Amino acid sequence: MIRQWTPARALRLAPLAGPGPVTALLVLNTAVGVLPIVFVVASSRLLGAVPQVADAGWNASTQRLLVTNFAVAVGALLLREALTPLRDAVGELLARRIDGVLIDDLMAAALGTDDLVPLTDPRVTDALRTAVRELEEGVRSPGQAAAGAFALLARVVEWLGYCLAVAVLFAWWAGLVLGAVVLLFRRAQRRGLRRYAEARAALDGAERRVDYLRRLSVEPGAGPEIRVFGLRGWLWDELGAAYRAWLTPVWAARRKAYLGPFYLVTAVGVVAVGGVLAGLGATASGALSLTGFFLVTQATLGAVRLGEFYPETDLQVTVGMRAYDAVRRFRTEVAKVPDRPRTGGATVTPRIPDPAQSRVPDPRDGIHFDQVTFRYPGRREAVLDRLDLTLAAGQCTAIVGANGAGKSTIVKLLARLHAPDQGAVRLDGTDIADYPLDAWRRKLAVIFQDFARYEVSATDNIGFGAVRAIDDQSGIRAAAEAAGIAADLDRLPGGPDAPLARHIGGGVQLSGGQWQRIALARAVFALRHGCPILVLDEPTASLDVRSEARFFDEFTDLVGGATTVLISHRFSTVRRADHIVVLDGGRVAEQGSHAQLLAQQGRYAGMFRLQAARFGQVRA
Ligand SMILES: Nc1ncnc2c1ncn2[C@@H]1O[C@H](COP(=O)(O)OP(=O)(O)OP(=O)(O)O)[C@@H](O)[C@H]1O
Repeated sequence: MIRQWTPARALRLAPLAGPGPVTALLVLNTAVGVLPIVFVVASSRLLGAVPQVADAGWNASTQRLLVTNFAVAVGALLLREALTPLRDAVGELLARRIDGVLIDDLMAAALGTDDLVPLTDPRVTDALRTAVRELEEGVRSPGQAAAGAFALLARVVEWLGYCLAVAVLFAWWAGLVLGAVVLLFRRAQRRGLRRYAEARAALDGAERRVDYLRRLSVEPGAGPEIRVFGLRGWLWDELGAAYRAWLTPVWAARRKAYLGPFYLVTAVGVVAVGGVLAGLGATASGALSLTGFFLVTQATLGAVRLGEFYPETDLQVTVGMRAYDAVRRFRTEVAKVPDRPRTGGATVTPRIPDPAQSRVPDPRDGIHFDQVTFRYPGRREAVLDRLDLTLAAGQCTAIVGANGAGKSTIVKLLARLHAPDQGAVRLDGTDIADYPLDAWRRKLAVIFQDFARYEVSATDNIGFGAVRAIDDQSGIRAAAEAAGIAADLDRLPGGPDAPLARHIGGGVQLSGGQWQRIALARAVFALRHGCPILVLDEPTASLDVRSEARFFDEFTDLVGGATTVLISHRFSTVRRADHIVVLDGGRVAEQGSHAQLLAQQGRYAGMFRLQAARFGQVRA
């Protein structure tokens, strides 16, 4: 729903820009509103003086009269021309400051949650997407709405000045009629604009589809497939259909919103203004001086011109606040997501560490998922259902299971991006939720399945594993060597300091496997800066067979006794783990060493044989 007219709401954002631009806009807009009135008065006096010059002739006094009024009229005109762009520039400064604060606000809200729960709620993600879209691609921004609201001041001052001049110099009723006609014009303009904006907002889905197809056509992600699968024709047709589905109703709404009211109001306006001018014409000479006549005529025409659409204000205050409302909706939705229980599982009493002493001990016995149940927001079925799982200290535990079994969810619970609905994850008996979050996370080195590819140098990409030690260049180099990526980085045109993004000047593009080794190096760097727990979610999925073999040959040296969780669909990777857990139905279905699990002839043995058979090795 588009609010009818929001200058007052938009003005409430003005303090975000600071007092400087606000004061400047008040002064400039008042001047821009007053100067046309000064012009009308001076030019009317100039015209009114003509008979005087004709009577008295060209002498010093008539010359002064004419020249002074001419200078004032021209000066007012020129000054207005000069001040209007200055007003617009200050308005833009105000808008940028306000929008900057709102973008910071949105980022703070998006990054402000310690866990991922709100960002998995569909209402929250929808609100976030709308807020980002409105701020980045919205027709007008909240800052522009505020600047537009200030610009309205100039129009109001001008309107009041004209109506007052007509009321005082000619007839009070004429001033009132003129004021009312302008308000009527403006009301019709605003209603039309609001209806049009509402019609556009209702077609948001259609517009998004056009945006999506446009992006699909020009961004590199789908480029190869579009060409190889011959999707260009399909894309053109879809884009055409999407444009029609969006623009046909938009155009219809525009015609309907503007044309009817426009003709009606114009008719009323013409009659009313005609009445004023006719009254003026009928005034007995002498009742109004010639100067007064010119002044009233000019003021009437000037006022009528103010009934138009204001390009510096109208669209801004009608739709500009949508982005503001979207940011607010996002914050409200985030706040609505209920807090999750921090601890559960009555079997072990948590030892609450001294919060002042934010040290998290290294695992002695291990990490235990103690009867952990977890479901994602909006999902009825539990991904993990009273899961009992132990990750022994200093050992490598591999977790296997079908797609969607919940392996990556275990990683998120371990990283405290989510918290269990029931049960607890415990480190040597203490609920990990009892530790300060930052202190706990400093103990983890994680490679997520969809690890981040930062568009910065390879050196920084690796250093982000322990950002507090990012200046440790030799440590970063050692981690790159351990992950087998150092030589590749040396061969890059800009070396390890080249930005890893082709669209940046001097940037380079890495292959999928090279990126994976960067992520590995990041985790190794974290390990070497004191993380005793290593989590690897599909760490070798993009590595070639040789690199994978090398990775595991050097694994013990690489991880150096860390408590390791390894998630993989590759049994060549999994079989090397100290302990293997098969996850099914949200619980541990089988566990043991590779040899033990094969001997059990259960699910693991079945899955292993199936995969081994494809590579021609039927025996373990
Ligand atoms: N953010 C989310 N919101 C809602 N459901 C989710 C979310 N993330 C995962 N799920 C669901 O939770 C289940 C477990 O997902 P998870 O990613 O943990 O599986 P996985 O075992 O790692 O799968 P894969 O082997 O395919 O990587 C899946 O059914 C998935 O659809």
